[in-house]
Amino acid sequence: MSARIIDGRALAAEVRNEVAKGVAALVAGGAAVPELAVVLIGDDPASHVYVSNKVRQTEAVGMRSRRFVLAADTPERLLLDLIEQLNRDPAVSGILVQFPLPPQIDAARVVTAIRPDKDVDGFNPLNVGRTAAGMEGALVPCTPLGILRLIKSVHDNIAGLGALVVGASNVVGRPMARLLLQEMCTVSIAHVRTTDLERRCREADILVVATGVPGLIRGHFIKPGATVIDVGITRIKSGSGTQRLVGDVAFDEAIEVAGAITPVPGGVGPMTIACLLANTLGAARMEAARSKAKEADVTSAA
Ligand SMILES: Nc1nc(=O)c2c([nH]1)NC[C@@H]1CN(c3ccc(C(=O)N[C@@H](CCC(=O)O)C(=O)O)cc3)C=[N+]21
Repeated sequence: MSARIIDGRALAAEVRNEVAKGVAALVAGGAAVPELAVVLIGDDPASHVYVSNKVRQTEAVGMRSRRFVLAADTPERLLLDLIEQLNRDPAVSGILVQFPLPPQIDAARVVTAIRPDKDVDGFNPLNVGRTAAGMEGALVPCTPLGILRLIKSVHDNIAGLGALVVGASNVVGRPMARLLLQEMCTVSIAHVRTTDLERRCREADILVVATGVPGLIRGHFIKPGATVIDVGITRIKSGSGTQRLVGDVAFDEAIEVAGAITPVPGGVGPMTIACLLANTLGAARMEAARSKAKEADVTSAA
């Protein structure tokens, strides 16, 4: 048996089409063109590639983008001042500060500084709390949001399924577990201190792996027919100086056991960016609704 390969590129293109239509409708209704501000600190080449991709795709769906590139030794105060300026700028719908951050900058302080209704990464504690409580109107982290859509492309209904999330980061693992719980899966989280990872994996109908450890999950870890989502993306230099991307799942083994599996590249990564665009549109829609309500208030008062 060979697993169905979940095509993240095709699904991401679908999401981008929906976003492009949504942007056009919003603007036709009189709202400003949504704008994403991306802030990049330092000169990590992979980060520059990601940010360029985000900017290009933002513009391809009809939104504006603004890119800020700051030196690696930028003091935290300067970044917080820039965030405050973007928070107050009515033209800016969404703010993304690219990770990883240099050591002099405290990530918790940064995500807390971003206005919750412009927090398109969904990392601000208010959005984390809203997502955890299953509240409406939360901005949800892009990678878990994209993964849920990838999972739903192969399952009509995931309620009652057993899900294991391997990795407990604030960026992927934890918000992923919260979303799957919201979908009524029976959710477990494994992490670096988990014992008997292999047995726990084998019990999962849905296995989401986000550890950054290449090839951690072997074929015999997987429950036959399970849906496997590989979030890992590690660059490996091969002999000739070329680079290869590898995931956290031993793909060639897993494909013989799983029911469906995401490839690396071409799985989770493209969906992450597509969902960032969707979140930016969502933030712009909420802002448009708020300013309409305000206008109506003023009109009724007059
Ligand atoms: N504030 C913040 N938000 C993020 O969402 C965020 C971040 N910081 N820092 C870095 C990580 C990583 N990330 C990826 C996005 C797209 C691909 C992607 O499109 N990958 C392609 C391959 C691209 C390539 O060739 O390198 C694929 O998997 O097919 C990968 C990784 C977003 N991140």
